[in-house]
Amino acid sequence: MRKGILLVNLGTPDSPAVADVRKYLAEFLMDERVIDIHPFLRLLLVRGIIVPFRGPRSAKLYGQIWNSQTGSPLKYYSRLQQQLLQAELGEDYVVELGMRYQTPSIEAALNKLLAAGVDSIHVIPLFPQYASATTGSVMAEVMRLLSRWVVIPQLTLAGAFYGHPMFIQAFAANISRYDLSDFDHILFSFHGLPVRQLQSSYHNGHHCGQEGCCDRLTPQNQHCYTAQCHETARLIAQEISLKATDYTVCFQSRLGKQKWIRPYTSSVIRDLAASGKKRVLVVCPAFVADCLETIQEIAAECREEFIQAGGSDLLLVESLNDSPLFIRMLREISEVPKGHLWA
Ligand SMILES: C=CC1=C(C)c2cc3[nH]c(cc4nc(cc5[nH]c(cc1n2)c(C)c5CCC(=O)O)C(CCC(=O)O)=C4C)c(C)c3C=C
Ligand SMILES: [Fe+2]
Ligand SMILES: [Fe+2]
Repeated sequence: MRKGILLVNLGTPDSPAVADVRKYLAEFLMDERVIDIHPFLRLLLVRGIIVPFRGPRSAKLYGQIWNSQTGSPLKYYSRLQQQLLQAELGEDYVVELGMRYQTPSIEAALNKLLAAGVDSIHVIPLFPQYASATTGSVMAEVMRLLSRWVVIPQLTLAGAFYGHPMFIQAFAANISRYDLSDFDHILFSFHGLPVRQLQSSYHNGHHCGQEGCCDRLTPQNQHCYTAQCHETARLIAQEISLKATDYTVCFQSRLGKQKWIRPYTSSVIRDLAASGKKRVLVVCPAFVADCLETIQEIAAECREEFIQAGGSDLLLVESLNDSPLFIRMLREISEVPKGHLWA
């Protein structure tokens, strides 16, 4: 019997047209794990304010990263990762791709696995660090959909891979394409989260959210998004022999007025320029594929901000995209531990 692998990434609009971007934002932001407030307030905020006003602005940004041949970079690289993993795993496996929002949907991907006759499904959310808004939401959606099936296959869910040696080596390999002596500072910029979402993630006797409480991963905070981001940065830095003073961990992509994890990438960039740093290299290890948040926010907007503040240049390290080391990591975590299957 063949084993099913379901890769899941966040999702992207079907096109950069305002209507498609609004549809995407509405589905994404109506997720109770993404905007975790009272459902009525969420409806008012998302449908009444964010979608109408942010839609046209985001559509313009998507228009700038859209490739006329291959479309959305996030979808293109996620498909490539699916195809490369399928080639790596061979005929005993069927690898499908689902997006948490928009297309291809998780439901369509699960139905393809069902039609292929797989006897087990292993889900790999393509987020290195755990957040309720991403990995948690993917897991909840897969379980919701499968709970309607009459015959529910053996289901396994892969957790966060923020410290997997091959993931760390894959980013280190991409960074080593640059001559580090050419740069004054390295930034590890992760997608941010509202601090309130960390405060509600009580786990193992630990409450997150105080300033600096999760700058290091410990046995108590190992499920904390912030702590996992810091650990990823520490391991990559160690792999490429950076000193603690050579790099800064920061958080990008804020939405709304509430407090998000600090320091903010935009403030760090301004401070670096003010302190005389001229050339900065940015690594974004919360993303395994280049997307709006890397190509547009970092390589375009942050670069311009840095230059306007007095810097000379700011470059983005490519994400893992078709990295052979990353595909090997996916192969390794695709193999269900022995003892779970008798077939
Ligand atoms: C890497 C993990 C991600 C986390 C954690 C995350 C949390 C999060 N995001 C928003 C709001 C938006 N994110 C947007 C784009 C976007 N976000 C991620 C990943 C994470 N988000 C990716 C990969 C992308 C890019 C998708 C693409 O098509 O390329 C957007 C849409 C773009 C925009 O309008 O800015 C929004 C909105 C929240 C609120 C949140 C946590 C609560
Ligand atoms: Fe996001
Ligand atoms: Fe924490």
